Amino acid sequence: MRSRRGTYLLGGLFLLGTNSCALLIPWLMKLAVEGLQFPLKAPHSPAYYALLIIAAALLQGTIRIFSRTTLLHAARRIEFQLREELYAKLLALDLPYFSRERTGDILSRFTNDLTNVRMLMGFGVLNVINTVIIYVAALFLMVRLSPSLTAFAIIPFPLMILIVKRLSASMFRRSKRAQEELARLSSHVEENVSAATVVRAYCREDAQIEEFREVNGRYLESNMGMARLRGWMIPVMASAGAFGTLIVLFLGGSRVIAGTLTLGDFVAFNGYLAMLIWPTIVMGWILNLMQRGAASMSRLNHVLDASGTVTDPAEPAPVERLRGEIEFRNLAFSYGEEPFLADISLAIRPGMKVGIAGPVGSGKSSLVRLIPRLYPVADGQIFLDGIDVNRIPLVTLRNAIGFVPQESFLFSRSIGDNIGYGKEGAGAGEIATAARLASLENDVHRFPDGYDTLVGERGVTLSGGQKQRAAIARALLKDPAILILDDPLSAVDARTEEEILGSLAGYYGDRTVLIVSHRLSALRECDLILVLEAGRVVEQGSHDDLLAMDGRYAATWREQQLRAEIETF
Ligand SMILES: Nc1ncnc2c1ncn2[C@@H]1O[C@H](COP(=O)(O)OP(=O)(O)OP(=O)(O)O)[C@@H](O)[C@H]1O
Repeated sequence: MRSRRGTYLLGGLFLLGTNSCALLIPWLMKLAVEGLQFPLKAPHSPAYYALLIIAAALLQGTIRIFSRTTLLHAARRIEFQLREELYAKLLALDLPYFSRERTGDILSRFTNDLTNVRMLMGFGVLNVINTVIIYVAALFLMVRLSPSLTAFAIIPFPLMILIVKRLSASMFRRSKRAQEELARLSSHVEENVSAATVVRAYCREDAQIEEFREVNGRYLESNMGMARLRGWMIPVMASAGAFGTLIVLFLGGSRVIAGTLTLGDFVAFNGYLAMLIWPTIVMGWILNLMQRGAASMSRLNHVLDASGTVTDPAEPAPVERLRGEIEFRNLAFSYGEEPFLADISLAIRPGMKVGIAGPVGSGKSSLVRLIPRLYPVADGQIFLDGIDVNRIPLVTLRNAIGFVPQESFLFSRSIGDNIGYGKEGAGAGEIATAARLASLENDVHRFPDGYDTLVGERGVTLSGGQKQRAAIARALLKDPAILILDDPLSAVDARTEEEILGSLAGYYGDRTVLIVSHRLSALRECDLILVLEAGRVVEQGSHDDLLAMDGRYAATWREQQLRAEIETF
């Protein structure tokens, strides 16, 4: 905003110019009236003044156009810049931030709050400068014409300012509430679009409509409250303004009749008084605009000032390429107050294949998400190639890891672009190889435009398994030292999962691979399998070791084998 100081200064100068012309008009009218009243004493004819008035009016209009475009364009540019900063900030924030905030709320900052800030920086600033110039200059000229009449004319003004102050404090509270309601409304709509399947599958349409009506009603109520206040404000202010005019007409008229005030001065005085009334009437609206803008700016600052807990190291370790050695030292982690992962100590050599098993909610995803620091890790608990992860620059760390999350996400782009997302500037050949390795190639050939087929709203809808394989291909393309597959094939059957993982085995080479899976058959070939329960490693070893241990792993293995046999039968 500071960089726009020059533009605002220019806008202010234009406003000074246009208002000077506007203020000149009543004075010229005074001279014209005096010319009509005393033609012999007048230096110029009334026609001369009429021409000057027309010229001043034209000049006033022209400069006003420049003042508005200068200031309103500056506000647009500030909005543009803020939007960019906000977007960059969102990309810099970490996952704990997004699990706290509602998506709709974040989106409403990009739309509603940015608009309010633009209004503040455009119309708000324009009107404030305008009001100050008009007030100072018109009052000065009124005092010059008649100090005592000025004192009477401004009697209603303190009352008007008091009303504005009172109403605008209440307006501020309501406008903040309205903005929060709007954010809630956006969240509601957003969730219902994302959860379209769930809503229909559970026949919750009516209940959702009912819930929406409630949120919408609260939004309406807060806006109605504001409209009521605004509705009061203008008539009350206009009446108070009219009262001032009435006083001037009565007292000024009497003085003209008594000959203590010239008709020209009286005309000019009324002209200046009229100029004061409109800025005073709209003062409430401007104050509201400013308060809404300020409330929105504070909501934007809430995002802009948010600092992620996962940040780049202040003193990064000199590391160029990671080999894939991972060590957990007494790793502990919690999402809130309660510790969740605890006492995890393990050394994974580069090139090892590690399987992670355990019941639902045992902490498998939480554990693997800590390696690329998707969630904050305490110092001295995770080491890659002997270096504390917190000392490795985030780009180096994350570039070395191919992470396939449990829920695969595809962008609304072509399938090729979705896979190519794993590596900037990836060629068609590399994309096809990655798709082949992830057993997706045959599916892509069946799509109407092959790799150019659009995914999502305007293109094909991929099956859960296809999405998962596209996400695997994306990670493979990265050629990472560490590959983390967080239950990546839950959407395909056990045999297909085994086949796909089998074909992936050829790609693993000397990469370190961590696979999370509920199906133990998918982990059988791993060098080491960890069994988690309630955030702790309760068993570990190779498949054979764990069977020999005859513990939880062995029991689950027998159960899954039995189920598979029954299903085959
Ligand atoms: N972002 C989060 N914020 C707070 N708690 C979370 C978050 N993510 C997971 N949890 C909690 O942590 C626990 C472990 O979740 P996690 O996803 O690691 O389990 P999991 O073993 O991978 O489960 P699943 O087999 O179902 O994928 C769960 O109780 C879950 O509610």
